[in-house]
Amino acid sequence: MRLENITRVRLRQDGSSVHILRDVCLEIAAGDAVVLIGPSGSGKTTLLRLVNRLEDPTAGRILLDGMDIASMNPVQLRQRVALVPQKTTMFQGSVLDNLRAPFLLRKQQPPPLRDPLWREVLDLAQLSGEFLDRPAGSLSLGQQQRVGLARALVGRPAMLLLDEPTSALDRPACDGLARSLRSLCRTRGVTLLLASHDLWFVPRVADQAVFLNDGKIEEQGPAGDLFNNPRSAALRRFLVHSDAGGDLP
Ligand SMILES: Nc1ncnc2c1ncn2[C@@H]1O[C@H](COP(=O)(O)OP(=O)(O)OP(=O)(O)O)[C@@H](O)[C@H]1O
Repeated sequence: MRLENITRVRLRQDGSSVHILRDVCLEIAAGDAVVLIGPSGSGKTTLLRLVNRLEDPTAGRILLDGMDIASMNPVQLRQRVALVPQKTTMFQGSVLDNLRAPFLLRKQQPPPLRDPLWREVLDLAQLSGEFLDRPAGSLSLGQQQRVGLARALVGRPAMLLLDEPTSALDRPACDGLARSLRSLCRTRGVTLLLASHDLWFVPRVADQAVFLNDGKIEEQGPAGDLFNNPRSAALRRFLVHSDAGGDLP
């Protein structure tokens, strides 16, 4: 995927405009895991939403396998490039109903329960089979986040967008998620683009890190390099205030 000179301007209520993203250029190789880090409001979620066409850039273009996503059917795009938002909305019904929903939305028959797809997505999302019959609305936030991940995986997307995937998870669950995501990239060639504040999690899952500051890419490179040798004062400040402490590997 290639982002070419992406700018996103939004109108404020008073009619003035604000630049959310400015001239962002980014290349993500297939099967790579890239994480967006940066202060609150720096544009990470907006960038994920643009890649999924939940909104469109004001200028610039996003290419997927050489094709401008602006010319693609959004529903088909979202099947290939699935977004798991920070706050996952559960549909009414059981966890299984939620996992079947993407098929029903596409007017397809969900595979039978014996199909290996179900075990595969439950394992990747660190959920046991016992969850399938539970009412989705009764789950904890962390469990809902994992169901949201499993639901995104049932369409076997080529690219996964994750917004703050560890925000409701404890450390062992983060560790399990990091292992699942690495396996998705390495064994299945899925491309990952994540936004995360969790500086313990980021180096465990990402090959490359991109530091966004005020809508601009300020630094990018191997995640370990950015954390251990930040070049800009802004990244140094961000790392100190993010309280990564001695947690970095
Ligand atoms: N619907 C909207 N209308 C106007 N401005 C918005 C809207 N949504 C977000 N913004 C603004 O866009 C900027 C970028 O927001 P975004 O959510 O992309 O940042 P972020 O880096 O993901 O932040 P966080 O880490 O807090 O989630 C912020 O200044 C935010 O206030």
